[in-house]
Amino acid sequence: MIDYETLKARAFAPVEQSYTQRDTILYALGLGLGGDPLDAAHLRATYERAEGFCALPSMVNVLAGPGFWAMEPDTGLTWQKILHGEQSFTLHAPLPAEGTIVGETRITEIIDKGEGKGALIYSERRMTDKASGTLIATVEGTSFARGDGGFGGPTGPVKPVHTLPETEPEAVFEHRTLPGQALIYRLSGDYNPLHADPEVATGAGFKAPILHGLSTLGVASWSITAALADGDPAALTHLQLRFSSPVYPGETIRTEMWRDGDEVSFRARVVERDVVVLNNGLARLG
Ligand SMILES: C/C=C/C(=O)SCCNC(=O)CCNC(=O)[C@H](O)C(C)(C)COP(=O)(O)OP(=O)(O)OC[C@H]1O[C@@H](n2cnc3c(N)ncnc32)[C@H](O)[C@@H]1OP(=O)(O)O
Repeated sequence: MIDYETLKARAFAPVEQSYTQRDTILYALGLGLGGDPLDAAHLRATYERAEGFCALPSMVNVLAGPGFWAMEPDTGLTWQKILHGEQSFTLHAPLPAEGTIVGETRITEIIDKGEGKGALIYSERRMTDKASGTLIATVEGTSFARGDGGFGGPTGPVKPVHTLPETEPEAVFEHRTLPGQALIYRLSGDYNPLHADPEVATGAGFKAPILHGLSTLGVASWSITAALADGDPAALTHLQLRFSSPVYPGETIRTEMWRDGDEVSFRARVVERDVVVLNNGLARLG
C-alpha cells in the first residue's frame, strides 16, 4: 500500500554517470538502429566515425536516473504491475556524445485513480553536465502503478495530454524493431525483468516480455528526425507522449506525423497488429 507522504518525499541521491561513445552507440543499438547498416541515418547513431555522429537526444531518458527504484522493498508498490504511462523530455543544450551527467530526481505528485484502477506517480529529473555545470535536460515520467490504486491520495489534477489533429497524417515512417531489442536496450540501464523474463511477463498479464516503453519512444524520436529533419537526430529538442499499448520486440513501429512549423504532433502504431502504442505525441524541432 502506498503511504502518500512517505512516497512523495522519497529522497533520491544525485546520480553521477560517466558515459562513453560506446554507451552512446549501445543506446542507439537498443532502438534497433544498425538494422540497416548501409543507411547513413542508422550509421550516424551507431558508428563513431560516421559523418554527423552524435548522441541521440532521447538518450537523456536513460542517463543519471535512479534505475527501476520501484523494486526496492520499502516503496509500498506492486512493482510487477507498474507500466510506463507517460514521458517527456526537453533538451536545454545538446547532449554530448560522451561525458559525465549528474541527475537529480524527485517525485512531483502521486495521483489516486481508485481501487482496482491504479496510481499515477509523476517524477522529474534535472540533468546537468558535470564539467560545465550546464543544464542539459529535464525529463519527466509517469508510472502507471496498476496494483496500487485506492490509497486515499489526491485524485487530480492529472497532466494535460496533447490532442492530435483528426486529419490523415502528413508523414509516416516505419522502423522494424529487432526480436532481441529489449535484451539490448536493458543494457542502457533499465533492468526490469518484465522486459527479459518470460515468467515475470506472463505473471504481469503479457504473452511474452514487452519492449521498454522508452525504447519505443526512442524509435519514434529518431523516426521523426529521419522523416522531417533531414536525418539530423540532434534537431529534436522536446518530446512528450503517452504510452497507450505495449510493443513486443520484433514488431514494426509506424510513426504518424503532422507538422506545424517547429512542432510535430505524432502517434505510433504497431503495423502487424494495427494497434496505437504511442499517443498524444508532441515533438519540437530546432
Ligand atoms: C515499469 C514498466 C516499464 C515499461 O516500459 S512498460 C512498457 C511501456 N508502457 C506500456 O506499454 C503501457 C501502455 N499503456 C497501457 O497499457 C494502458 O494505457 C494503461 C494500462 C496504462 C491504462 O489503460 P487503461 O486502464 O485501460 O486506461 P483507460 O481505461 O483508457 O483510462 C483510465 C484512466 O487512466 C488514464 N490513462 C490511460 N492511459 C494512461 C497513460 N498511459 N498514462 C497516464 N494516464 C493514463 C485515462 O486518462 C483515464 O483517466 P480518467 O479515469 O481520469 O478518465
